[in-house]
Amino acid sequence: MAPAPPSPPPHATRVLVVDDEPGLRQVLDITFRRHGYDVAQAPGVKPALEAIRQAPQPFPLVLTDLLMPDGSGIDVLTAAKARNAATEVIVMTAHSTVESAIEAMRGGAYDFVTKPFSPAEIAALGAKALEKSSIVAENQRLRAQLERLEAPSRELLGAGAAMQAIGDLIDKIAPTRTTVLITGESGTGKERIARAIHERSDRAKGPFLVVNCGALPEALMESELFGHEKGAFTGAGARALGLFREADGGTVLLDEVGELPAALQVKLLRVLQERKVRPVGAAAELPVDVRVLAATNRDVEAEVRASSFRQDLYYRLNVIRIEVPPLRDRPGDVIRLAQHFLPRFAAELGKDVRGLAADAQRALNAYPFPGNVRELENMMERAVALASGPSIGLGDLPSAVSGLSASPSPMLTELPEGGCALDEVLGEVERRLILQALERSGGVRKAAAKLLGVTFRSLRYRLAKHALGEEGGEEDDDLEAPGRESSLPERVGDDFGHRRSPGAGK
Ligand SMILES: Nc1ncnc2c1ncn2[C@@H]1O[C@H](COP(=O)(O)OP(=O)(O)OP(=O)(O)O)[C@@H](O)[C@H]1O
Repeated sequence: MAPAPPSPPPHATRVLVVDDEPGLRQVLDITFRRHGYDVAQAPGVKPALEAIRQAPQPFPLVLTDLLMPDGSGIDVLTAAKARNAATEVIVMTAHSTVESAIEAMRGGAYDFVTKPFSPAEIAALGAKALEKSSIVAENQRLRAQLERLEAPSRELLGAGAAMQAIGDLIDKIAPTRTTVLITGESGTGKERIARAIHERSDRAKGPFLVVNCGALPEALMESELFGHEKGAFTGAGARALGLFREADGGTVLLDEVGELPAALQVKLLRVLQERKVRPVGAAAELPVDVRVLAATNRDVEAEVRASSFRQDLYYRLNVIRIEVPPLRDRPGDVIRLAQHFLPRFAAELGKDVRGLAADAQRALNAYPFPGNVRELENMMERAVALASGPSIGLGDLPSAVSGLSASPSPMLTELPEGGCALDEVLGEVERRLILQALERSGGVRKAAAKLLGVTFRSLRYRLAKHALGEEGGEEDDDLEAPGRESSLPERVGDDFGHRRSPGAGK
């Protein structure tokens, strides 16, 4: 008995079998399905290229014949590797010619098998190739995560004029020690800008520490910022350095600085003026070398006028001011940022999502993004997770957004002065309700039809009418679903069909 290949990963791994001989495809199909893999078949080079291009996620393993009537298996190999370097390809050929083996291996094939081979042999080889594929895919994912952590702010700013101007300002002020006040709505990128200032400064090798000034009660906040001596207060065990001294030689970002309690505002002012801190319970002040950046999404001027924020501290912090516009006022940035997030999430989630469909772009551009870049970032992560094709479609976006795609007519509840186009208005109502039902049913169309009180057929018709999603879906399955008979021959590839052309040299 042949040794059993290692068990496949828990999710069904898809294997693409490319051969013009139906019998051989069938045997490979049965072999791999038996070991728990999902199999797609392609009867030639052209359908294989199509399958590789169209598959929602790259195939981790492709088994391809070398010489087929419509082309060479090398093209299949090249296309599979181009789509995703983690795809492993095993080339099958009838005549083991050294040249074809070398060409396939140079093209990055995992291995080369000579027909005839046994099902056990090919299954064991396939399992090894899949193991390698999953290691390469995991490396890709980790590398993407590492890049994200290592260069969080290099790919910082949008294309629009406002962000370009901020980029130029950062370049100018980064080398100085000036205090900077960064204002803007939540999620606009204030912390990211602060990090960019730090990274472009001569303190870049020093620490960059962030404290949320509203997160702790006053007593704890003081020790958090300035440190404490052992036993300075109940619960103060060992001595603590505090944020400012931990950041010595680097940069401190005081986030939500508008929430700093009044007593600490005075102490902060002293740090900025004297460059010294006094830990809680300490007799003496200690020098610190820290650049201070502050951020807030509050209207600090109004707080100064209302006396809840000290004017002298405000002047100290506001030496340079960066006002970050909300994303809705940076129209060019929405798509650019969305496209910037795509490859990152695609790599992290191990999916091959590369673009944004035109209607999805229209909807994103029409949405006001109250949560700014953070909301867009989260939306892209969700969309990549949901996407079933190579690009994000309207249905992959939340209904609050997808309902905005090129809204051809407004939602009316009262007849306007000049009348309205009733069919268009009703059509728009239908489209939005369908999108919401799909959203609520997690994209399951049968459930969405139930929510809308229509039949599945009727929903399909309406989806097609509004060009929402593709035909097929819930019932559709593989590229080619072969029969399930399971009697396997001893050897594969020698007695299935006959050569297409005599002397084809396989
Ligand atoms: N220009 C940008 N390029 C890439 N990512 C960005 C950009 N601006 C913001 N982000 C991302 O958006 C998210 C929110 O950004 P950030 O935390 O800097 O916002 P914030 O204004 O400080 O928010 P809050 O006021 O809530 O603290 C982060 O994940 C950040 O990486």
